Amino acid sequence: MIYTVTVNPAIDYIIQTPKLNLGEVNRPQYTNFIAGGKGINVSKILNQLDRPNIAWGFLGGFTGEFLKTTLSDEQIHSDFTAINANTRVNVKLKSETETELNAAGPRVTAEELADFKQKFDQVQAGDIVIFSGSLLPQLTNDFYLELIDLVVAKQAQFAIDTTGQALLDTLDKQPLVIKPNHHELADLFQTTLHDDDELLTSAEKLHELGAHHVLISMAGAGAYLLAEGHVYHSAAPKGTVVNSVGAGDSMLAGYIGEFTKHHDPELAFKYGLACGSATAFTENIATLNQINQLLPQIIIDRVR
Ligand SMILES: Nc1ncnc2c1ncn2[C@@H]1O[C@H](COP(=O)(O)OP(=O)(O)O)[C@@H](O)[C@H]1O
Ligand SMILES: O=P(O)(O)OC[C@H]1O[C@](O)(COP(=O)(O)O)[C@@H](O)[C@@H]1O
Repeated sequence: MIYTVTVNPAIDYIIQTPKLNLGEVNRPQYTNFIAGGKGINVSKILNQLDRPNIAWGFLGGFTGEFLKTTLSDEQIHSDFTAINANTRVNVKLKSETETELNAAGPRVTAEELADFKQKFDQVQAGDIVIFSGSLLPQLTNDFYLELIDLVVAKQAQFAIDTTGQALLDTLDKQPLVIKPNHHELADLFQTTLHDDDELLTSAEKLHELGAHHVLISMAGAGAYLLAEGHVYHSAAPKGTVVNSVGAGDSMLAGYIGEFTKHHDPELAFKYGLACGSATAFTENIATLNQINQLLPQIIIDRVR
């Protein structure tokens, strides 16, 4: 089984307006509420790829109710821990530029935390747990480490999509896959990456620190993959970007969903790119049809 963990899910409130006038009344032409949060987006793509999965995390209040109903309508199999406080709302403002306001998230009680940790009793050898996104404000990076220890103790594997020290701290526990984007990669080593050689040197460091497969996404510039002693590169497929929220989550889901089927990193990489770009080219998260349409465009180059 694949479990996705979204500790801090969100309603993504999408607002589109051709021009944003700060300090004035604006009347956006288009708004929409979407069930968001990184692990939830991963679950949506896994569903499209017909990979059985269960979404875990915390949901509460009227916003949590919206997410629960939406996920059930979208046939996402979930088992969230109920909390008293409201799940957050993240604002995604699409104007001349894209601005995201990701809220801190709710407080959870000690009892709710204990309930959540209990879910990990279900994890079995061979399962994969994908941890995605920010933690709740009251939690430290140790929270992910504690959960990872529960997974590893069961001889299951994990992947993690988070940033900064929270990500670095997990590497010696040997994640199956990590997927920083090129900006996050530079931030991890507090440096500026001037060219692809420097980018690959930093990606290699993440592998040396313990990550088995390192995916580096570069938005419209495509991606690199370091896996099983090889380095692969691909340009991103061509298309019109409609909404890039969830592109990274889709890429990770595509990669893991496929890799766990046949253990071929090159083919999984192809799916990762197709899923990421198909999501960037659509309003919400991509469908199987949209993903399949992009696959023939993707040419993987084995760099080393
Ligand atoms: N502008 C774009 N054009 C084509 N594909 C894109 C674009 N933006 C994102 N993607 C696809 O989604 C993947 C992940 O996007 P990226 O923005 O790097 O991740 P994140 O959302 O984690 O920052 C890319 O590798 C690419 O396949
Ligand atoms: O947990 P974080 O880092 O605040 O991110 C949450 C946000 O990430 C998203 O999952 C989108 O992620 P990506 O665009 O990086 O793929 C949104 O749905 C959500 O609002």
